[in-house]
Amino acid sequence: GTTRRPHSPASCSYQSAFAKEEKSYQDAHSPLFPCINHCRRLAAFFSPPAVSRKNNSMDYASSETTVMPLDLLREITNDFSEERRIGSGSYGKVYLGVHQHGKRIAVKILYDMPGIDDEQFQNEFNNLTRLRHQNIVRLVGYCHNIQEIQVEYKGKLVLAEKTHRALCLEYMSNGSLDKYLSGNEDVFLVLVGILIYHFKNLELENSPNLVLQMSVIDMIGRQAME
Ligand SMILES: Nc1ncnc2c1ncn2[C@@H]1O[C@H](COP(=O)(O)OP(=O)(O)OP(=O)(O)O)[C@@H](O)[C@H]1O
Repeated sequence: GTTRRPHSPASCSYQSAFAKEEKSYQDAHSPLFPCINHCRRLAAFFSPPAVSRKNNSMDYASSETTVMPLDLLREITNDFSEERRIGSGSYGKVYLGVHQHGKRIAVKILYDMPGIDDEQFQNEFNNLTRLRHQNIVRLVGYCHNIQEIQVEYKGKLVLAEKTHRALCLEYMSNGSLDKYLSGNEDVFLVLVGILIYHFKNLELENSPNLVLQMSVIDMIGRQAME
């Protein structure tokens, strides 16, 4: 949301908000986590481990996660135009971003939601950057931008802060896994088999498998209930 902050200097800092390295089991259960889970559920799971990322209909992404300024995201998504919107979820809208050199990414602009603060965003960011697997959509960048705007408050104009948060992910040209699963029990059973296979091969850098296990269990559970 917009927080009122009368006449104080801008406090925008891309790096400092993400300096902490603390990670915990609880990170995996914050309110933002479902929107991240979706990305892990994308169609990449259909490919066997031996298939290279380049052959898997996804644009190859850099292994580095970079800061992406809001202006750049506006530029590559045609100012977040409707034509570029590729989906939306409970936590934000997703846009196709096309860099000048042609590389495509998915830009997820998170909604302003009460209760989701910078710390939670940072936790999600930390979780995503720790994930390294050929069949998991990779975070390639993020944006955390605080803009100063003028708003009317009790009849006076005051300066306020508006926070923009975005996660930039590899663009998955096959879209969401959900569309392949809905109403198709055979595909679901095959998928469970593939997940079990992958489950044994998952590796997270410098962390236990807990985060990914939760997303896999979440997915299997949801489909089983439908
Ligand atoms: N990395 C991506 N590449 C391509 N399309 C994507 C990507 N991430 C999301 N999308 C598209 O955007 C849609 C919304 O994704 P998002 O992760 O925001 O929500 P969701 O997980 O589907 O729903 P919810 O957040 O409510 O659980 C997806 O259904 C998919 O079509």
